[in-house]
Amino acid sequence: MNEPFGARLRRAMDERGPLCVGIDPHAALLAEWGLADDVAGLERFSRTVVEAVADRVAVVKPQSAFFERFGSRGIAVLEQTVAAARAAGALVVMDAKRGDIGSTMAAYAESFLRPDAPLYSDALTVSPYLGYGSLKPAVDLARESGCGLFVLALTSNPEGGEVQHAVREDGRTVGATVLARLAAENAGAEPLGSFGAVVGATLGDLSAYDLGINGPLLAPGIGAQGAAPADLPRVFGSALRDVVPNVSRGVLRHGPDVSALRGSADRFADEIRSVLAAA
Ligand SMILES: O=C(O)c1cc(=O)[nH]c(=O)n1[C@@H]1O[C@H](COP(=O)(O)O)[C@@H](O)[C@H]1O
Repeated sequence: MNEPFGARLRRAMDERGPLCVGIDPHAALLAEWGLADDVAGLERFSRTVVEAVADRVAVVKPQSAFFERFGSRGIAVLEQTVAAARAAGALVVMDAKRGDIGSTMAAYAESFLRPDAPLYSDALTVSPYLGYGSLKPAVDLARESGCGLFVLALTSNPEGGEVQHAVREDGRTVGATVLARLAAENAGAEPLGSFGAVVGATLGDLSAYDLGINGPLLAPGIGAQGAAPADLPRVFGSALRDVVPNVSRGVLRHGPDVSALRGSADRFADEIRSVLAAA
């Protein structure tokens, strides 16, 4: 069995810093890079991002939607992207945000978390909003394969609150319940559990939530959605050390030049390092 994802992630964060660069080939970015909105453009874009950052950041996060747009040939590019990024030493979080009834969830888990699957990744983003228990097949397979999950808890988008801040009969919010489930999943894991939460960097003060889940906190929202590395201490408080800040468009807009992309990722990484050192 692989070493558990949480242990591999903690080491990568220690060695490379915690930054995650998203690989999000938006049609608008392909156009800005002078690429056609087709499979060749997608392939060129993804290869360039991997070349620029996968040897220096802890994590890359391909966003499956932008590959699925091109059908089976887009998925083939996604497979190549995952393999190339892992070969360059980055951990790959597949951002596919899967969530379904348990029996179907088992098939989603096999698609991304079974070591012989073509899209095998180090971790997968999943949605608990069919009920946290529906994720059990993914939790079980992740444990067995040494993979991780990132479970949507408090998302970065303004609409998320209507579900995630809703108060249950027991007085707890739905988002707090997801966090508590993850803390239970990670109990006793060292140096870090493999079951992470997605918590937006855009959300401001989250002191009402217990973010101490002994697992990683994937924090999208920096750059294009308006948050900055300097916001992280206020949002994450004492859980700051477990935060994996994600930047997608904020880095990608600097392409297609490899050294400009790399420079942008390095600047975000440096800024995050200083924020962590000062906290
Ligand atoms: O799971 C995610 O990664 C995610 C969760 C969330 O709450 N908000 C969020 O923006 N994301 C993803 O993070 C990336 C953010 O991209 P940028 O806004 O371009 O940095 C996109 O791929 C989103 O799909």
